[in-house]
Amino acid sequence: MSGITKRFPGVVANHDIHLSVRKGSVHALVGENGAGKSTLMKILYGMQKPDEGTITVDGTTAVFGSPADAISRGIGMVHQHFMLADNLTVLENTVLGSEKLHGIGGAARRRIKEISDRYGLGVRPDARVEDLGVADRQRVEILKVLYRGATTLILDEPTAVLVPQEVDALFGNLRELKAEGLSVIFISHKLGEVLSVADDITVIRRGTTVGTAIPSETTPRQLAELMVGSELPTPETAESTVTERALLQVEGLKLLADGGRPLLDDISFTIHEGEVLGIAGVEGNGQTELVDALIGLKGADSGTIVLADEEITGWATRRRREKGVGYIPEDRHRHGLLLDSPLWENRILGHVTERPNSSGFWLTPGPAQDDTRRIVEEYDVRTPGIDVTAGSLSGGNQQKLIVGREMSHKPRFLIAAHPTRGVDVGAQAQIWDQIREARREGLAVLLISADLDELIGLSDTLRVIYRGRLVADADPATITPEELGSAMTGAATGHLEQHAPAPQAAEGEDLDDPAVPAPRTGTADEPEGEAR
Ligand SMILES: Nc1ncnc2c1ncn2[C@@H]1O[C@H](COP(=O)(O)OP(=O)(O)OP(=O)(O)O)[C@@H](O)[C@H]1O
Repeated sequence: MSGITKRFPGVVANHDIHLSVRKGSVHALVGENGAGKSTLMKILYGMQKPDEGTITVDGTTAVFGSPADAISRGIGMVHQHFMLADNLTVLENTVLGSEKLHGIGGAARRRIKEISDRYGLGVRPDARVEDLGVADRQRVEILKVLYRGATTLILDEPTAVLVPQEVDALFGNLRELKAEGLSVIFISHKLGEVLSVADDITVIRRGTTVGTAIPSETTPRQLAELMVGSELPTPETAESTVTERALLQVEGLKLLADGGRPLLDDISFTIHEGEVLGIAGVEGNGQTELVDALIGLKGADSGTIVLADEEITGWATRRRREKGVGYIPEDRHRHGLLLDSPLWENRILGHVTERPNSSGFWLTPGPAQDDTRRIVEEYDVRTPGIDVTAGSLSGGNQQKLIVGREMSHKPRFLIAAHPTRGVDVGAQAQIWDQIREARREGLAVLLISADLDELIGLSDTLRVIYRGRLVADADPATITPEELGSAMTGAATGHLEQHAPAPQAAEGEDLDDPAVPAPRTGTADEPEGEAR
């Protein structure tokens, strides 16, 4: 890609970018939030047209009007949000839209097996996608792209949702692809990983390429400084601020699926003022349901939730929020923002009855707008103004806006689901500082995160959730990400205190019941019927 420029109203997302990817290499793309990485990849994948610049593939110029054009030149993309149909099998998902390649029967199945074996993906064609864990789904996405003949794969933050062991497996897959002469471009904010797997690194800062780095000669800190363009401050070490005063008490919380199977089973915990309680678990083990129950999006079937000295179990979400419950949702697009609305309206979202958004009865746009400007400034939300839509911000900047909004209301209890997902290292440190500072003033936090360094680094107390139950405690001071990763997949380690046996499948019990949150673990090539 040469001399790529792309302008949006008020923003130059890419300015004269150069990117050169070698055949048979893994090439990482790093940069701060809003630096222009996704835009560049969307251009390469034919989703957006550059205003200037050229793309050359294998020595010939390419002009992409759509992803189909890019695919025909061997370029495929695995998006961060998987795009699979849950109720279809791996085979059906793979052939969908590409039936012309190898049909939908035996030939397609053979091709899938062939690709899976060749690159060590371990994908079962007849597995249903809804039964697969996150890592397996990702392998299906990679397989889909390879099936369409991709020789260059673009992966957008592929490790954001994986535990360390799964990251290792993914990197193994990438090495296989590389050995077969394929090229991989991946975007990541995890600089340690970037340095361990990439052959080449291109750094983008404020829309333009500022340099390349040689992984073997670079430290994560140097890479971060190249991204930011200045020296990074040394992070402060935090001392414990946990008090004796219980702020949130959850007792025997149970949430049942439609069929009566427990999604949350006998969940009990206490979070004190000044305490961060981290919940570790592979996605899909009940975390979403726990958050929904605490914010009031789902009613509990039994159990109690007490905030300070008031029982809030039956309260509506709005009342909980007015009493000081902050909420950073897991899925910022579905539950955190109105993508088509301006930033300042998004600042009001979820806090319509509170100052400075309203006087109690009327909305007060002026003060809300002023406060949005303050949030943009304080949280370094990169935007041309507060009237642009939330959808036009880069992913990391959308996240900063949400965190800024929630923290602005000085919550007493903050539900933080993946608070720094998609956020660059600089902004991540800043968000952690904000949370720590509020914690010093007594904030209680429930932290859910797939980033184990974040969980271990920020939590005062760690619990492991597995199949809807809290099965073990871990000490953040001594546990390593690898040990925690093993605990999350159901294996016990020396640093854990198990206080409930991990639920097992009873004889004849149907573990494929979709009502049960399937633990997102295991490999796709496990024999059919084996308990996951
Ligand atoms: N469709 C759009 N309309 C308007 N502005 C856009 C659009 N897409 C991206 N931008 C702007 O272009 C810039 C680059 O955004 P991009 O998503 O490429 O950043 P990024 O490096 O991928 O960031 P992140 O790490 O946060 O995902 C940002 O300022 C963003 O607000």
